[in-house]
Amino acid sequence: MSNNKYLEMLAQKYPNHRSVNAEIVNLRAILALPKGTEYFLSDLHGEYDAFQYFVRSASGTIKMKIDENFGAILSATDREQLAALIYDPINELKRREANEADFNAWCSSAIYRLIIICRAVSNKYTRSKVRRILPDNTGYIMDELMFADDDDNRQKYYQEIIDSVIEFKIAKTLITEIANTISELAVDHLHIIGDIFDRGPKPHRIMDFLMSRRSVDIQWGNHDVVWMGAACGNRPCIANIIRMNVSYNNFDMLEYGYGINLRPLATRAQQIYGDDPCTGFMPHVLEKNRFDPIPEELAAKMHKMIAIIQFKVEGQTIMNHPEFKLDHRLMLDKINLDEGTVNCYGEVYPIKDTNLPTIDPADPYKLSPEEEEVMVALEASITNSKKLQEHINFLYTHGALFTTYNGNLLFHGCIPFTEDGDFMEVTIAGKTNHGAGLMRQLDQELREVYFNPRCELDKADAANLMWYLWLGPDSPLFGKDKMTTFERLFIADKSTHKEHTVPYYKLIKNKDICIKIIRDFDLDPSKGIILNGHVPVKIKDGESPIKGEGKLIVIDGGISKAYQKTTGIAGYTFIFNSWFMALSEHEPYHPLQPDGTQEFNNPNIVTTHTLPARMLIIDTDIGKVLQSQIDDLQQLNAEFRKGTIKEVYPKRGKYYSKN
Ligand SMILES: O=P(O)(O)OC[C@H]1O[C@](O)(COP(=O)(O)O)[C@@H](O)[C@@H]1O
Ligand SMILES: [Mn+2]
Repeated sequence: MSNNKYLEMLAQKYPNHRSVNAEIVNLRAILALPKGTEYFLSDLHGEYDAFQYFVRSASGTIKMKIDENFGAILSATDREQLAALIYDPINELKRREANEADFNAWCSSAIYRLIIICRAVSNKYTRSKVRRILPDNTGYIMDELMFADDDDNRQKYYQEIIDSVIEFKIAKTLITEIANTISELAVDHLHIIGDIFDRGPKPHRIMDFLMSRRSVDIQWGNHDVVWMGAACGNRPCIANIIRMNVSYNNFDMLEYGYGINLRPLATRAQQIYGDDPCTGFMPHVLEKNRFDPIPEELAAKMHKMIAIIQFKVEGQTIMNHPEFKLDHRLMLDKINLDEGTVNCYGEVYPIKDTNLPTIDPADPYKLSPEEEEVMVALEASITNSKKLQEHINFLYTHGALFTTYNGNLLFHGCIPFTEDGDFMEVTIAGKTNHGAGLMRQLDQELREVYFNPRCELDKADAANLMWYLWLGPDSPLFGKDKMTTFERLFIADKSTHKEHTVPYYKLIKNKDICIKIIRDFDLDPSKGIILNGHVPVKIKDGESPIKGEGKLIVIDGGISKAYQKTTGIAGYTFIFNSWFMALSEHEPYHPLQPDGTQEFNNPNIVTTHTLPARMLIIDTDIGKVLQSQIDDLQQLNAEFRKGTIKEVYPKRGKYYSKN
C-alpha cells in the first residue's frame, strides 16, 4: 500500500487535525509512563492452584505494596491477612464470615484497604486503561472509590458508597472483584514459558484463566506441542497425552474438563487385562477424582493398554518416516517373550512384564482390533472436543516457539548446539537450519500444519512434526537424546532409564554462548537476557538457575509437585518491572486445609539485574509501535496542511468547520 493510501485510511479514523492532535497527546502521555510489570512462569504442568497463587501474589509485589502503604499503620498479622484476601478472596471471605463478630464492619474496612492497594498498583497506567480493566458492574463503584479525593465532602461520599454496598449486600462481590483487579493490575503482562499440560490435574483451568487475561504470551513447551499434535488427530501424540494423564490419574480433566470419552479404553482394558494386576502400571498419583473416581486397578489396566498402543503407533510412524532417524526407539520387535527378555541398545535385560497378549511377534506394531477401536474413539473425542480445540487455538494465537519481548529472548527448551559450541545444523521436515533460523522455520511449519494443511486429511500425518518435537533428539523443545518411557515401564535396571541432555545445557554456563544466541535473534546482548524453562534446576544439589553470568535464567523450579523432590523447592517465577529484574524462589504452595487455615509463604526474591534508570513505555517494544503511530499521525497532519488529504469535520458537531 502506498504511504498516501495508508494515510487516507488513517484519516477515516482521525478526520481532522484536532482529532489527530488529541490522539498524539494521548500517545505521548502513555510513552511517558513507567513500563508495566512483566511476569514470567514456566512448567506449570497442570498445577492450577499453585499457579493461581503465584499470579495473584505477583512474586511478592502485592506484599511489597501492602508493606509500603500499611507498614506503619497495620500490624504484621493484619498485613498478612490483607495479602491472603487478595491471593484467595473467596476462601478468605468464607473464613471471615464464619469468624468475625461484626462481618459488615470487617467488610467496610477491607474495602477501604483494598482500594488503597488497588490505587497503588494502578498508578502506572492511564486512567482510561484502568477503567477498561475494571469489571462490568462493580467497576463503577471501584472507579468512584479509587479516584475520590480526600477532602471532607469526598470522605463522606466515600463512606456513603461503602454503606450502600453493605446495605445492598454486594460487599463480598465487590471485595472479590477488587482483589481480582489488584492482581490484574499488579502484572501487566504474563509470559508462560511452556509446559502448561501434563502431570498436574488442571491444565484446562490454567488455559481458561490465561484466556481471560488481557495480555499473555506463551512459548510452547514439549508438553504443549504434544497436545497441539493430538488436537490435529495425530495418533502418536494422542496416545502420549492419554497415557501420561491416565498414569497421573487425571480422569476428571480428560473426561469432564475436555469431554474425552474413556469408556472404550476402560472397557477394552478390563477385557484384555482382566486377570492381570498390571502392577507396573499403577498411577503415580492416587488423589481422588471428584467426578470419576476410577479404581486404581482399572486405571493401571488402562495405562498398560494405552502404553502398548503408544509404542505401536509410534513404531509405525518411525518405520514410515525414516527421515526422523528414530529407529533406535523401536523396542517392541526386540522383545523375546519366550525368554522373557528385551534387547535394549544391544544389551539383553529381563522384561518386567510378559503378559503382552496384543503383541503379535510376527507383526509387533500392528494394533489389535480392540486397540484400533480404542484409538478411533480417542481420535474422534479429541478432534471433536470443542473446549480442547478452543484451548489449542489460543495456544496458536497467543503462542510461539520463541518470543522476543522488550529485548529479552524467551523459549522453553534449548537451541541445538554441537559439543564445541557451534550452532548445530538440524534437518527437520526436509529443511536444514540452525539457531534462530531453525526456530523461525519450525514455528512457521507448526502454524502451517494447524492452519493450512494441504488438505484436512493430511493434518494428522503432518502433525508428526509435533510428535518429533515432543521427543526427537534434535528437537529444540526436548533437548535430550531419547525419551525412555518404554525402559521405565519394562526394564528394572535404572541405568536404561537415563535420558542424557544435549550439549546446550552445559554450554549455557558460558556467557559467550548466551551472547551468541541473543545476537542470533537480533537482540542486544548488553541489555537482553534469555529466559528458559524445561529442565528443573536442582537447587538442593547446589545448582543455580542463573547461568552465563546472568545472561540466561532457567525458571523451571518444580511448580509440578511431581518434581519438587528433585528440585528441593516449589518453583521459580521471574519479574521484570520498570526498575529491575528479579527471580523469586518459592516454597511449596500449601492448599487450603480442611479446618479452613492456609499458610502463604513469601518467596525469596533475588534481584538479578538493576536498570540504569527507570524504564518507561517509550523504551519498550510497544513504545516503539506507539512512537511510529505518532510519526504517522504527524505525517497525516502535514498532508492536512498541504491539502493533499482533506480534513473532514462533523457537519453539526462540536467543531467549527475551518472554511
Ligand atoms: O516423570 P514423568 O511424568 O513420567 O515424565 C518423564 C518424561 O518427561 C520428560 O522429562 C519430559 O518432560 P519435561 O519437559 O517436563 O522435562 C521426559 O524427558 C521424560 O521421559
Ligand atoms: Mn519441558
